[in-house]
Amino acid sequence: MVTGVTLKGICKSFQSRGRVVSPLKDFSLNLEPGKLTAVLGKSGCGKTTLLKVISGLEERDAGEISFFDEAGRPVSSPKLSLVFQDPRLLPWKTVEENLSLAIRHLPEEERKQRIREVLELVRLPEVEALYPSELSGGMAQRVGLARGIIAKPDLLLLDEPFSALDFMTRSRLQMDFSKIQDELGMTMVLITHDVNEAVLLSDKTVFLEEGKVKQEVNIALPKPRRFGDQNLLPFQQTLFNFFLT
Ligand SMILES: Nc1ncnc2c1ncn2[C@@H]1O[C@H](COP(=O)(O)OP(=O)(O)OP(=O)(O)O)[C@@H](O)[C@H]1O
Repeated sequence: MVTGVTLKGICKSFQSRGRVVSPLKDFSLNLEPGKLTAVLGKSGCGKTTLLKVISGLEERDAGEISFFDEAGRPVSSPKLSLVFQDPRLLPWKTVEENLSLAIRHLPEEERKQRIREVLELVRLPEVEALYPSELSGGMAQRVGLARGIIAKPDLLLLDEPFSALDFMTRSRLQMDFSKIQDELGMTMVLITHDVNEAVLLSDKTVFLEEGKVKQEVNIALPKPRRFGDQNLLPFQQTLFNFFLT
């Protein structure tokens, strides 16, 4: 099921060393079903807190989160999946075993089939038997991505999934991700510091500032997109201007 999300009036504060930090202050945002929303903002503005609140890893202090399907009907408990900056694979398990954990409710044959499909999708065939220590950084991150999507979540939350990679590996993975987005057909939130990545991948990019969405930009370009495409430039310029002001 493709699930949209409405966030309304979300507040979240932390007590830290005698002072109160409030990364989300009356925060509202609509995540449309099947679309990728990129979230940009200065370091410490509350991007990761937002993902944690959506996923329930952090409890919100106030506000409402509701999920709905493509017809606008309420969805009670959507399947969520998180992908982090580092792939967080279990080092004592093979790639196949790491992926298997996310779909352990499925029968063995179906599990194997799904693992093959998802590794094909992230362009990493024939690595099932390898341990994480035998993978390059880019390969490990692809496996992390595969683990995020293998259970076919309704909502995929991506916290800077490409940022720890070197420029070449990151660009290749971003381009590959752009190509598989349609096949995934999920609602996604992508936290990033990278304006070019936001323009390449998102349907909408939002800027977080002072606990709220300060700007929303619809990236109205067909997908998949390619780095170097001239049509990306005006959007990149707009986003850079927000960053610099
Ligand atoms: N568990 C916590 N306890 C206390 N303060 C916290 C906690 N989690 C986050 N914060 C504070 O909340 C603010 C927002 O943090 P958050 O990690 O959401 O920012 P971010 O925008 O994701 O930052 P970055 O871009 O650097 O990753 C920061 O000031 C941070 O110190």
